[in-house]
Amino acid sequence: MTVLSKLTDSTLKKYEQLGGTREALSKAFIGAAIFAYTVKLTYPILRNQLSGGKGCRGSSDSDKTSKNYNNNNNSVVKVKTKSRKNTENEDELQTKVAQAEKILSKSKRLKTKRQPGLNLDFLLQLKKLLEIMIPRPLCYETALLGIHTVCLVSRTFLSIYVAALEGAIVKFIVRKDIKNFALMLLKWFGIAIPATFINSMIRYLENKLALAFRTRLVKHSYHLYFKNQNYYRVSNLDGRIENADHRLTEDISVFASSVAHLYSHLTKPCFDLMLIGLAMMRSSQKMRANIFSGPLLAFVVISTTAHILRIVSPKFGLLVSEEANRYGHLRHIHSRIITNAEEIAFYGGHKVELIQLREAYNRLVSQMNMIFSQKLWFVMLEQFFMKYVWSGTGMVMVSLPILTSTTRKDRDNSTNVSERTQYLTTARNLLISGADAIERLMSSYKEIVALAGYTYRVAGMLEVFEETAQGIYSKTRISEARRAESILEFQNGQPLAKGKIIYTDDDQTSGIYLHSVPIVTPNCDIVVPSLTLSIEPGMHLFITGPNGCGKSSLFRILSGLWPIYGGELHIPRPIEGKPCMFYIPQRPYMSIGSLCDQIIYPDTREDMDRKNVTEAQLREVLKMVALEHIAERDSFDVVRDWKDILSGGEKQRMAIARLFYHKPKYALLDECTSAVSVDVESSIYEIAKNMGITLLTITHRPTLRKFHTHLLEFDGQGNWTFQPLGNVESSPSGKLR
Ligand SMILES: Nc1ncnc2c1ncn2[C@@H]1O[C@H](COP(=O)(O)OP(=O)(O)OP(=O)(O)O)[C@@H](O)[C@H]1O
Repeated sequence: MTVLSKLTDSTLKKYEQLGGTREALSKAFIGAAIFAYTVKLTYPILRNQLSGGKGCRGSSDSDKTSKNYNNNNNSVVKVKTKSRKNTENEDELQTKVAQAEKILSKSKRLKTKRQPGLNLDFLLQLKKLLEIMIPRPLCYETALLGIHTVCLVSRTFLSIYVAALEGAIVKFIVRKDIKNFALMLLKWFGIAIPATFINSMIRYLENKLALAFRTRLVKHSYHLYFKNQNYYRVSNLDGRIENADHRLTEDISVFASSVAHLYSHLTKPCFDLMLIGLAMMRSSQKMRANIFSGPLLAFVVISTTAHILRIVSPKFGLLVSEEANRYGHLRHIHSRIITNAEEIAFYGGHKVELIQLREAYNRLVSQMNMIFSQKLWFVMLEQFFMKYVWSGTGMVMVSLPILTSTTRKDRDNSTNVSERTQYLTTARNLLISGADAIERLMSSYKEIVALAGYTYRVAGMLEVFEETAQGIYSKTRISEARRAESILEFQNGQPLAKGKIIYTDDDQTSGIYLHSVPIVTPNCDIVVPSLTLSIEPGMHLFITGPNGCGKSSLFRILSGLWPIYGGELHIPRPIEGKPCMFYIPQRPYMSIGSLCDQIIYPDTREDMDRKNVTEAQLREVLKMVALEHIAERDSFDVVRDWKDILSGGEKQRMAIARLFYHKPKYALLDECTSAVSVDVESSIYEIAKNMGITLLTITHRPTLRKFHTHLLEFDGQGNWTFQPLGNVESSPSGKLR
């Protein structure tokens, strides 16, 4: 400070000698300050406006954002492509993939207009996630955090001690004191062992902490994902979450690592700065110099550079979030190819799939390139400040106490020199550690903004899970005109599920009753305006009608997958969490596991043992569906990929075997025997009826009529008829509505 004031005085004197006045100089200085402040205020606004037309920054509309990204991507692709025509084709393709990405990912953030970034939303979301990751003040995670903190503080003390040791070593070298030099060197080597152990421990604890956080989050999200059939609702009834699998795996993992890393990345530099500052003040005091001038200078320089960096920093949160989106889409396309490999191979559709895959990858690459190029300039500026501006300031700070201190007259010259050398070495080492700490703190800003991106995705996912579990969806965007015509009631643009589901407990009234229930798709298309039915046990219902008339949708409503927008549905209460209705689709699902697991699905081996079902009984079940040869061919316990091993008809028969194992009250059969031969089909229906299972069958095969007592026929125009099958001929137009 003293140096600065001396410098200012001498400059002013020179200026006055040249004919200028102090008054004119102060006015010029004030004018420059006002100009700089105006630039500071207007620059961010101008930058936002400019970026509104060019890039993604500052855009609140997700559609607009992705369009902007397309523009950016296009420019990258244009450089690469050879001819104009190729560029146009690729542009077209990119637009298509971007649209597909949007449709497939369903990522039109219908409800939330927030963008990830350093704001209040981020803090609230982070708080919520931290409460999940650290549920109690005393838990495994807090213990890990405690040990981690102790290690971080110890590391700082060790750094200060090492800096002091190095100062002493140099002092004894200057004094040519070999004995003390050897002693100090020995101490220096001795301290290396705990120092390296603590360094390694810090990394170990950081990884353990990340894993512990991840485990808590995964457990919590899995619980929510499987609550109230959320895995179905999220992808079918709601449109906010794209690729839940990616968020549940990759995003949670990156988020947890990022939080654990940031903890040490933020706390250690803070400890370092605090303790190093104190140590430096003490050594300045020893030199009898002003202890405040150095820290004050450092504070002014660092806060100014930090402010500039904050202003010019790109929106890393938004960029990272979009990158994760595109990565998720790429994985989604890969998993689609794996799931539908056989169909694609039969069609020879590899060319189309390859193009889509390449485009998805290109979009990811262009996003990453954009992040790299934005980082390039930012890191350059950051390095300039940190490596050069700060080092220069450091040199001034270190030299200030020496230049401004008073020499002790009671000591000889060589003692004074060695003292100053010791101070300089210690202060230099402390400064290097301090600068490193500040650099880490500053670079943490980027990480915090990136963390905001992951927090946005993870917290957003949990929020959607919580809402969909309660039946709050955000998908449908239907026009005002259609809304006005609709029989549904809307609130905030979303339809109100006003219908009631009433579970009956009494065994006497274990029928299924629908009273004025509309069949409405998740897109709010009304397939059947009102349906009234009464299905008693033993009343086997034959359901028929043209394609898309709402037959399967009726099953979705009975199973509680789709919300009920009106009327009442009475169904028997699920027993031990399992519904009284057993649904079998046309393409049955084969789980991961053995032959035994396929038959008893969704029961586990424990459930099977509890029910006292033996292997012999399972063989009996297989015999009923003419699948005994599978049990002969393979052991009951060998795990295989049954999806590929079994033929279409065998898979359907396996699904019927499940029905015979579970013996539910009602079976919802959705064209589930379309690939089964007629004789086996008839025997299956006979056995099911003999077991006392009430059948609700969707089929286009008239041969199955004889196994049913009632007919529900949809006409595809929203009308339906429901009557006993014996009366079909006599009263064909009887409508019960
Ligand atoms: N998840 C969904 N989201 C939006 N609309 C859907 C969804 N599932 C079905 N639909 C629509 O609901 C209508 C009824 O479909 P549903 O599956 O009930 O037909 P279906 O009568 O079983 O036909 P099919 O005999 O061809 O199986 C169709 O127009 C279909 O497009």
